[in-house]
Amino acid sequence: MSRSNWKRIVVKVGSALIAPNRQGCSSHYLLSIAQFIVRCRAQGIQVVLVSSGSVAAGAHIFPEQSKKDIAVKKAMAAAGQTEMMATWDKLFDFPSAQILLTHADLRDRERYVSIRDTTFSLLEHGVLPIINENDTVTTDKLKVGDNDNLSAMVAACADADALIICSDVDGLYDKNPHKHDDAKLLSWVDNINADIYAMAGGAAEDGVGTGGMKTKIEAAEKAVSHGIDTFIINGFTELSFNLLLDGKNPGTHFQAHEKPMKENIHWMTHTSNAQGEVVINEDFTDSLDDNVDALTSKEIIDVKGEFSVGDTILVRREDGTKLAKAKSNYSSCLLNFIANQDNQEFASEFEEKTGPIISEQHIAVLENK
Ligand SMILES: Nc1ncnc2c1ncn2[C@@H]1O[C@H](COP(=O)(O)OP(=O)(O)O)[C@@H](O)[C@H]1O
Ligand SMILES: N[C@@H](CCC(=O)OP(=O)(O)O)C(=O)O
Repeated sequence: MSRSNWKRIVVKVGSALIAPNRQGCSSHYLLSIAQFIVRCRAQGIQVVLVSSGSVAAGAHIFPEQSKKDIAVKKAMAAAGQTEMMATWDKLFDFPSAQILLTHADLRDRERYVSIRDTTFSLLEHGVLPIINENDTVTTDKLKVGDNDNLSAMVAACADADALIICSDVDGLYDKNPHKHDDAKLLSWVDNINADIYAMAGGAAEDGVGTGGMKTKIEAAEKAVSHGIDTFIINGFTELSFNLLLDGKNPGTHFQAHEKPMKENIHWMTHTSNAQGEVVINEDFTDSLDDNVDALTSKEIIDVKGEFSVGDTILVRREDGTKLAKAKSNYSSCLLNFIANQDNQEFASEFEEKTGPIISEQHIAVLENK
């Protein structure tokens, strides 16, 4: 999509830009980002901000403490979050709103829709949503874990046209530029494959960031499959933002897919978590693409985990290959019951009355099948 057609964008700001010298928040780098947001809004582009930096901003309140201690890290996040919000708020003459999320919120369809509605409502009223992970309440099971992936989930949730990831490097290089002097910047990526992932390293050991380039590529993969053009740019320099506004590419541009996934299929593939698994017969594999309604308990070899009607499940082949994610119309309990019926007639009649196990509008067939 051309820059002049952008209606809504998500801007993700990394920790190094918020608290560059670990002495609390600094508006030094945020000024040009804020100006960019103001200029976008003046052009009628709605902006959602995903801001990292609560841990980095709060670290100075806990001197001598290591963020490796999870409780201390959460305390840093809780204290740093207010400082970070206050710093952003000072830079705008319009209201902003804080939204703190976990993966548990985004993978729950009702909460996801609620987040979406609230975001749209804020944008319609001219409020700038500022989103971060709710680090204080997260556990390994509940968290997204990095704000790159979070920003992509938010971009999909908000139907954004572009995701702009502001980092501390110019974009994706063919190898880590902090370790290799001859690293070359990739300005354009139209196919995110294993070679692209192989170029990406993690965050610097002694740095404030989380995930490094790997999570940015994961984010780009999520976003482009929803038709969202994604840029990784250097947020330290004002030039990046001026170039973006001039329709140029200041960093790495990951091209949006021309045929994006439907919203519910994208959510199922990239945001929701499978609550359980259904292992199916090898012979049915091909029918998943175009005739999933025909999947019956006869094709089911095993049902794993506990899930309720409406939960997302993973469909696997016996050899372990992941075939699809889908919304189950049956609970695990019921599915186990009919799949283990000796009386096939009873199972068939029951399924006929109850309807398909998976409906064709609620299946995301996985590409690497
Ligand atoms: N191929 C690569 N290209 C660019 N940066 C890379 C690459 N591999 C690893 N990195 C690291 O990723 C860092 C950016 O990620 P991160 O520290 O998580 O920042 P942020 O806070 O912006 O999310 C860079 O500073 C660099 O150290
Ligand atoms: N939620 C964390 C941010 C985690 C994170 O992904 O940081 P970064 O790699 O700097 O975007 C915080 O506010 O400190």
